[in-house]
Amino acid sequence: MSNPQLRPDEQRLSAAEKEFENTIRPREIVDFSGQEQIIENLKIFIKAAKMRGEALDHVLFHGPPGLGKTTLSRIVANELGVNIKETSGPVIEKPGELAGLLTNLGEHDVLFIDEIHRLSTVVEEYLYSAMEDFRIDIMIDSGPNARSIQINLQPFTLIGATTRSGLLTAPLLSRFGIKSRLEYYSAELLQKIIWRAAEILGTKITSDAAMEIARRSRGTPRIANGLLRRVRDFAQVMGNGVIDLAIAQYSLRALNVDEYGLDEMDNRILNVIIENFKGGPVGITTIATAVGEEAGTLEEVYEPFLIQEGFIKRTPRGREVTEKAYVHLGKTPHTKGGGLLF
Ligand SMILES: Nc1ncnc2c1ncn2[C@@H]1O[C@H](COP(=O)(O)OP(=O)(O)OP(=O)(O)O)[C@@H](O)[C@H]1O
Ligand SMILES: [Mg+2]
Repeated sequence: MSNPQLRPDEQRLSAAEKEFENTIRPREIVDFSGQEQIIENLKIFIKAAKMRGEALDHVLFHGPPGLGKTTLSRIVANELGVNIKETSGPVIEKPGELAGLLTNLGEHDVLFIDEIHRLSTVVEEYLYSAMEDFRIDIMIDSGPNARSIQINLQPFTLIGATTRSGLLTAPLLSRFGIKSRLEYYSAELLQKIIWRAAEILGTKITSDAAMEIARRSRGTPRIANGLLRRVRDFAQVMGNGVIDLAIAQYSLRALNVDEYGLDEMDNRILNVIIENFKGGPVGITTIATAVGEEAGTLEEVYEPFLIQEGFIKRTPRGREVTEKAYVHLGKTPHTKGGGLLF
């Protein structure tokens, strides 16, 4: 049965895949590749907080799935030398549960709330005073005896992670002193990440093979590591265990991995714009309805990569596919007038 507390894309990660992710997840800042500006800033903020003997300011990590938000949160706690308690927005159902988590935090500890955009309104409002004043009000008793008592908390750091920062309320957003948006990784960085993961797995991989996997990983370390895992199976069964370019290319073709690493939804979005809307321009909500996804998710999770890679352009009248999208899908471009170009 599916677990409603997990996001749809998390539900698709099997226990084995999660175990695998944890095995290769960098634990130290030196093993974390990319996101240089974010890392550089964090190092300074962490050092400053330590020098002052204070808790680090609250941190928000936002950006598409699989780019390292959870990984980075654990690394921050590790660098601070404190404990991290992990939970997720939909799991905290009542203010009392949040109070339980908060009162159990030690001085300067980290509370990590994944999917923080999915906190209920009451729980979120409860979080405000905890974040701002390290204080919460707890209701005890009920009926005529009901009264609230104030509890002081140890100074702590809240680290929130979300793929949908657009859904966060202004009061919550304003309580994070540090807000970092994680970016897609270049193929060179992903090659390095694959290299490191292969080393941990004890698998030999050539640098051109690592680059081939990297190029097709949608700028995402989770996808890169997942593909490495599958390609390793092909190398083991069909070769001598070493992943070289030929094995990588063969496996990626067999796995039906897109040349640019686009996933099914990416390709559906491009297809819909081309087939239903003559290549655009078309509004994001119209595309969302056509592909059966929320407009906000398209905007925050899918579109950034398609724009970065030059498949889609934003125009004042909506989204338009580029020639690269037509070529990629093997389709003939429409002219502006609506007819076919050739
Ligand atoms: N910068 C990085 N360097 C090396 N490996 C990374 C990096 N970022 C992420 N990874 C790897 O990618 C996997 C996914 O990362 P992580 O779980 O932190 O993503 P996330 O942003 O929390 O995703 P989600 O939004 O789905 O929660 C991890 O197993 C980790 O090993
Ligand atoms: Mg995560």
